[in-house]
Amino acid sequence: MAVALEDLKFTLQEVLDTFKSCLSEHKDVFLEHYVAGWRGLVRFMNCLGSVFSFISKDAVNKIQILVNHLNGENGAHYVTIQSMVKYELDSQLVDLTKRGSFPESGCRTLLRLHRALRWLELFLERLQTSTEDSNTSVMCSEAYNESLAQHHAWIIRKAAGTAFWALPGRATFFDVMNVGSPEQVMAVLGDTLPLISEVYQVTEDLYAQNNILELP
Ligand SMILES: CCCCCCCC/C=C\CCCCCCCC(=O)N[C@@H](COP(=O)(O)O)[C@H](O)/C=C/CCCCCCCCCCCCC
Repeated sequence: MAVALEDLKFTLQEVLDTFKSCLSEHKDVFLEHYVAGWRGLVRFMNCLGSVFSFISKDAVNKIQILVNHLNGENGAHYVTIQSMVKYELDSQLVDLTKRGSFPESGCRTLLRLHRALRWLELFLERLQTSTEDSNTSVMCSEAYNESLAQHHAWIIRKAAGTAFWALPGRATFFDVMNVGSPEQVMAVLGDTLPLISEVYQVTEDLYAQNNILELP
């Protein structure tokens, strides 16, 4: 029986390994590994319950758009985020000021995930400095309000805010990460965070240089 990747058990270690493979020595970001990192994260979210499925669906949808580009006839241009940006901008395949002919451009699709990566970075930072009494819902909302929320309409912010209250407590959260004791979780978080931060920063700089941080 075929098993969908999203249904396999999550381990934080796997996400760490994927983000490790994301950057080339010249700091190019491999789209295949970037997307694999997101697939792993979605698997984590799927373990948290159906209340998150509207978030998961949107992420899966965006991942699929990028996979389609990678596997499409112009896939060679989508090997790295840098080559994707150059190709799509040079070929005028991106809606720059208002939504139009290219609602599924790689650049705009990846930008949405990139903004979510900032949320993840802020959330993991909080998790890393958290104590047994810390509240995952509060950490998640704070990270969201400092990042993604600024790009979301009121109705999405409301729905996300409601879902955050269904997050399990810190102990269960650590169990789902599937790396062992809380000390081991902290150690893996310590290894994962700098990688995620670097991938985020390289992408942010690339988008800033090309003036595409606000794609519609
Ligand atoms: C390492 C383990 C610990 C943390 C694991 C976290 C796992 C998180 C996995 C996935 C995160 C979801 C990524 C969501 C991408 C959202 C992209 C987006 O902004 N989409 C909106 C804009 O798209 P367009 O309309 O312009 O195409 C779209 O409107 C959004 C719809 C859905 C709601 C998005 C809410 C985002 C909340 C992010 C926090 C997730 C909390 C998960 C709890 C662990």
